[in-house]
Amino acid sequence: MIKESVFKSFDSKTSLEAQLADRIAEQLQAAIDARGKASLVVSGGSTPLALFKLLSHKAIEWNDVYITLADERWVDSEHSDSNERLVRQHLLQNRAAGAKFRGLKNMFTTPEAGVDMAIEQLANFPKPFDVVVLGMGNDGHTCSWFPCSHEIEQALSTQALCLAVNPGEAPHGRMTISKTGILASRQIYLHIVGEQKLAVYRQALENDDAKAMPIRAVLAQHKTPVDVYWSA
Ligand SMILES: O=C(O)[C@H](O)[C@@H](O)[C@H](O)[C@H](O)COP(=O)(O)O
Repeated sequence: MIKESVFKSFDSKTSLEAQLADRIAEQLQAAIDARGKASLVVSGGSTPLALFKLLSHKAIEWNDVYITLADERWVDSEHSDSNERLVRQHLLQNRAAGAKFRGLKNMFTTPEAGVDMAIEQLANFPKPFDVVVLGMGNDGHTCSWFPCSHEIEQALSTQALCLAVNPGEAPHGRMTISKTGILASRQIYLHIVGEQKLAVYRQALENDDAKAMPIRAVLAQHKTPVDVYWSA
């Protein structure tokens, strides 16, 4: 049994989003005050969109905030499956329009060919990352660490910041930050909504077999603080 992370439960999605947005904004501004700049890693998918909007209105020094993605699908940034598109439409707006965004997709035709450039693009990011916001799929994946993929061992063991993944059961080749990269952060939030995700989270706490449920690689470690934000 994995020792449970800080678990915060909310009655509604909107109260979760309001509190998480406040907390992230405070941590980013505190990082800027302490070190002159801050870094934020966000996930794609559907869960964080309202959180992105709330964050975009926060009165912090966004010009000093560097933003990237935990993972990206290897599609153009205009594509409906692009996580970069979501970030541009929902987060890099309003006060956050001045943030420095570097995505994981680049001009190479495959994620394998684009890995070195993706890593280079993040070279000037403040590290450890100040804040990382992760999602979780119903198969227990986070980032693009898919239990079904050939690259799962590599995702969980490489010392490189990024790697290419071909999930098989999920659409598109991907670029993802590795476990090493994600754990090199000051604070991780796992943002999950709904009873099904709660059941998956509870199942993930049962043991530390991260290849079966990769979210365990985040939950079963003590190096980096993880706060779980859940609402019905
Ligand atoms: O690009 C992605 O798919 C992700 O970053 C992924 O790890 C996501 O966070 C989960 O699949 C949850 O997705 P939902 O929020 O859509 O449930």
